[in-house]
Amino acid sequence: MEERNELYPVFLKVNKLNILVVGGGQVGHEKLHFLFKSSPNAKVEVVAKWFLPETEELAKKHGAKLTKGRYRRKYLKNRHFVIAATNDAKLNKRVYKHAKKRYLLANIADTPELCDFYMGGIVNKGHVKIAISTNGKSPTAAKRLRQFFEEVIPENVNQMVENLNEYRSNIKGDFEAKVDQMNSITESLKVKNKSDD
Ligand SMILES: C[C@@]1(CC(=O)O)C2=NC(=C\c3[nH]c(c(CCC(=O)O)c3CC(=O)O)Cc3[nH]c(c(CC(=O)O)c3CCC(=O)O)/C=C3\N/C(=C\2)[C@@H](CCC(=O)O)[C@]3(C)CC(=O)O)/[C@H]1CCC(=O)O
Ligand SMILES: NC(=O)c1ccc[n+]([C@@H]2O[C@H](COP(=O)([O-])OP(=O)(O)OC[C@H]3O[C@@H](n4cnc5c(N)ncnc54)[C@H](O)[C@@H]3O)[C@@H](O)[C@H]2O)c1
Repeated sequence: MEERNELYPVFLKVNKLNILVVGGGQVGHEKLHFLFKSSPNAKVEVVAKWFLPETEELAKKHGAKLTKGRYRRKYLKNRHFVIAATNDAKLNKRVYKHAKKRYLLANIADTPELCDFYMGGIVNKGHVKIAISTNGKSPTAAKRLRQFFEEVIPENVNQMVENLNEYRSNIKGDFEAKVDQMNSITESLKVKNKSDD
């Protein structure tokens, strides 16, 4: 049978979670850049022996704490998840092992076998957000799909969401009546006449 993507996407409130990033070089910067692009108020501390100037700038802009020094296990304390992106493969593995011992979710950048979750390609239009994963098969394809959807999804999709949100708060009736009404006024958005599952 054809292999399928069994990952379960969730949308994390990273402004309420404590994230540790280990490593502040090229790869660390990329991960941080996409994290803040999607979630400007994410709560992040980065620990690294040195940082790229652009990482220092990004951290300043988003209020991330930069800690200069070697990684120590104690940095994992009070974190919800950790992203490691150092140029020391052994260290990255150690971070993963330490995280596992604490039941902490870990993403060792660019290393699928050491990831509890993958970072995805992200399309953002106001309240609407679409996350893309290729099951770790092709990050480049995830990037290209992100660019494609950024182009084709209309900017006014957010207006539709805002309007429906307001409409919903004004309709009367029990839960079922509301669901029926919401489905009925959005009927024309369905592309094909398939079941609603
Ligand atoms: C989507 C995105 C999100 C983000 O980074 O936030 C992301 N990678 C991005 C770009 C990108 N990364 C790499 C290239 C160079 C081209 C190439 O080598 O293919 C490019 C493209 C470029 O930069 O043009 C290098 C790379 N990445 C991974 C490997 C290992 C491997 O593939 O086995 C290698 C090779 C390392 C080596 O050779 O040593 C692995 C992972 N990268 C993932 C996410 C996870 C899977 C996501 C999925 O399920 O699709 C996963 C599994 C784990 C993780 O890191 O979370 C972001 C696009 C953001 C955007 O533009 O929107
Ligand atoms: N740069 C790329 O595009 C690229 C692409 C594919 C794979 N990789 C691989 O990804 C890894 C990371 O690459 P990079 O380009 O970000 O490396 P880099 O040299 O730019 O950055 C490494 C970072 O790790 C930190 N670091 C190293 N040892 C540390 C320690 N003991 N404690 C805390 N911080 C420590 C450094 O201070 C630095 O911030 C490398 O293994 C590289 O081979 C990089």
